[in-house]
Amino acid sequence: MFPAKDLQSLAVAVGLIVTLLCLVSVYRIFFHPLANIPGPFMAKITGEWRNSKYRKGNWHEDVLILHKKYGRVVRIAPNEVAVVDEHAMKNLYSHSHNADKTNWYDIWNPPGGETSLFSTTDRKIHNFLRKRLTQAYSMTSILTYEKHIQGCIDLLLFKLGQNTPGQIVDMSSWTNALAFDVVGELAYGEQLGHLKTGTDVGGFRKDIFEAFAMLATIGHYRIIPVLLSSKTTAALLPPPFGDFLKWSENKVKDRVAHLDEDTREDMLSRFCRMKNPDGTPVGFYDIFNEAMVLVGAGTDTTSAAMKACLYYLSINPKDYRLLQEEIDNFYEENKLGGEIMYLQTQQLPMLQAVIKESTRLFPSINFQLLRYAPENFVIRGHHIPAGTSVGISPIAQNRDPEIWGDDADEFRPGRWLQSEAQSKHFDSSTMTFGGNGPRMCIGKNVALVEIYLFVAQFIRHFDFELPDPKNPWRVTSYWFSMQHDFNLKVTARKAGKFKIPNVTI
Ligand code: HEM
Repeated sequence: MFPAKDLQSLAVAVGLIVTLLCLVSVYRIFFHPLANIPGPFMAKITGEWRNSKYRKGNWHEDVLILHKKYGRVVRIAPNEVAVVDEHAMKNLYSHSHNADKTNWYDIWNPPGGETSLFSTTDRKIHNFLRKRLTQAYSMTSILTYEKHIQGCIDLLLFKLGQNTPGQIVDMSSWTNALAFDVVGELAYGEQLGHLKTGTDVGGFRKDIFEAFAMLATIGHYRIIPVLLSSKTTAALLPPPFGDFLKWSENKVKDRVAHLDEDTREDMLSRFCRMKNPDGTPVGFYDIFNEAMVLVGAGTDTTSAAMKACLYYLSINPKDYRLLQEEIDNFYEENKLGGEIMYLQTQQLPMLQAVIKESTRLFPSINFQLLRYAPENFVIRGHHIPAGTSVGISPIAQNRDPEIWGDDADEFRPGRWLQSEAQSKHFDSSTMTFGGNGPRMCIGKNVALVEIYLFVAQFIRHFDFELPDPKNPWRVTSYWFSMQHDFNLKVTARKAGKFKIPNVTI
């Protein structure tokens, strides 16, 4: 039993806390600078409303419902606003305006107080890191690695070609395997065996997916990035990527150790040539962190885009037929002996339209891309005080009827083929790769080469359909939107002119 005096003190403490919470709530609901912005009632009081939605993994749908219900400017946490607006997009994400990333990105810092291109919120550090990576990620460089990407696609086509006609294949697993083996080629100098074995080697894909889901949903709890920023406290927490970090570290160490005798050109070989601000060669962990960015940012995103293309084609047979005809004609008119190459895919308007339209409707990243509101930031008559967290979700912006028309929710690749001016405007309005500013996706070229080659060659060599159109896939969004259990009935097209690459494994 507690003495009465202690009970009395406890009651007073609880009373004070409750009063304080009530006062804070009243302030947030009625007197906060964002008080007039519409949004769910609980979101005005606590960030838990948003956090619990994120944890459910359905944000790709929730954010669309939210904007339909509350409009283009919605308060989704006491100090956070979700927006759909072209002017806001330019003000937050373009070269001319470029607002700073918020401290939500701290959760993505490598453990131990370091930072990275993706996670840094410091403009100067970001400028420096981005500049020194520009060459490695330029299209000219990526095209020198195209043969490594092609090698992975050859293996995938070969594997699928061995199936019996009409076999049901889980394309979530195969596109994911492709994306991992491509990253293996670019970051570690070899494929990682996911295609060869048809398995998730070492369980790394699962570990990485789970780590991303966890980090993306805890980023708003400030204590976690603070704990991770110290080497001592970070060591007390379970390693977020399982055995993958150690495995990756050893792989990169091995490659770096043999660099003198290694003439292979890929992304890692370029990372090894990076310099510090004083011109000295970078240390091991700078190289290692860049390899990790490739794995983290460049796998699930790219495979989600490939799946989106196949999905929208399978439910739009007319567009599918038109695209297949376009690809067949190109192979035949140009008498291609081998596979179509990236620069050749750029001559195929329907292919471009299908890829742009699919990734518009299903962008791979759909959480809010958070920035601090700049000075004098007014959206649709709402003044958002400088420093407020503001974000656009790519899927919401990509379906804005003001930009895309009343059929914004529909798959209509033809919208990209109306005129060059219209298509240019669409290109600058899409949020799939994070806008067109300094924080836009640096890996876009890697992703495009992989997606264009894969989609063109898969359609050339296979016919496919959804075995169960009512249940095409299961989507979860934890920063990345991922389609699971994406089954397709796949049949190799008749041998002869559709000759699948022969691969020795
Ligand atoms: C279809 C594939 C991809 C999509 C849809 C995509 C999307 C995005 C988006 C929306 C952002 C902005 C994030 C933000 O503002 O918070 C971003 C940034 C980034 N992406 Fe991608 N990405 C893809 C593939 C890749 C690949 C293949 C790589 C690496 C090889 C990559 C590396 C990065 C990096 C490093 C950043 C941060 C850039 C910076 O802050 O300067 N991404 N990506």
